[in-house]
Amino acid sequence: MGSVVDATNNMGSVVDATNNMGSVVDATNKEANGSAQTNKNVKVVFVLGGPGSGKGTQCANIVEHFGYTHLSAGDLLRAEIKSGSENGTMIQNMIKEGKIVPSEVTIKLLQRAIEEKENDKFLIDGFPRNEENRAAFESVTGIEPEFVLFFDCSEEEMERRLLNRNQGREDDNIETIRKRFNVYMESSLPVIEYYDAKGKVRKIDAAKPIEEVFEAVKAIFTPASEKVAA
Ligand SMILES: Nc1ncnc2c1ncn2[C@@H]1O[C@H](COP(=O)(O)OP(=O)(O)O)[C@@H](O)[C@H]1O
Ligand SMILES: Nc1ccn([C@@H]2O[C@H](COP(=O)(O)OP(=O)(O)O)[C@@H](O)[C@H]2O)c(=O)n1
Ligand SMILES: [Mg+2]
Repeated sequence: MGSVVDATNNMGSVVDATNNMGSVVDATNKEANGSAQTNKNVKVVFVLGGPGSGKGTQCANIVEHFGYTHLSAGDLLRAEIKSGSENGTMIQNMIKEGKIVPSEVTIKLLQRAIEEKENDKFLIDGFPRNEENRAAFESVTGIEPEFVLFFDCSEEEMERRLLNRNQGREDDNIETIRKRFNVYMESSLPVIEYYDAKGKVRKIDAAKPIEEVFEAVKAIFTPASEKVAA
């Protein structure tokens, strides 16, 4: 049905291999909710896709080739558990259940990470994962993504990858994986549809081998002016 989120691996019309980094977002002058706004002009790309679709793997490649800083919402939450923070137990329980942690917690971690880094280009991986994440991030930080990189992969393949990930994660077991797939379908896909309606989604066939996926990713990040004419 040609929808961006039909979970088939077809490279539908949302794939736009031209590069469109747009202008740098100016988040300095907004005062939404009276919350602390980030005082940096930053360029953000959201990296979305189901659990096991390869977001973290490809972000590492993008960092190496294109000079972005990688911020994984899941990694920041896991670090927060390890640090012994007062929210640690709550976060741990939510991750075990495959649930989305309340936005204020995750956004604080993302904001702090953005402020701490020298860089002005960020890949935000695994966020926003639901409508609450999306709307709260926008109103708290005033940041709009340049575009959304969407890794499209079948559940069957994602499940196989997660069960072989071997990073000792408490959520890489079949019970939690099933819950995460449900949350992904119900809460995360609508966010991707939201950005697709704004023409911001760059969809990648993520079921291919890592190197082939990165070739498609490169085409999106390479400025059009640097592409060799065919
Ligand atoms: N294109 C790919 N083909 C096969 N395995 C992959 C591919 N991309 C990633 N993997 C593997 O799948 C697992 C999940 O990848 P990861 O990058 O952690 O995904 P995500 O961050 O989207 O959950 C890892 O073990 C990774 O090495
Ligand atoms: N925006 C986010 C991102 C992750 N998380 C939690 O962290 C878990 C792991 O996220 P992750 O991005 O590391 O997972 P993968 O997609 O990389 O497998 C999710 O299942 C959620 O429980 C969250 O609550 N909110
Ligand atoms: Mg990941």
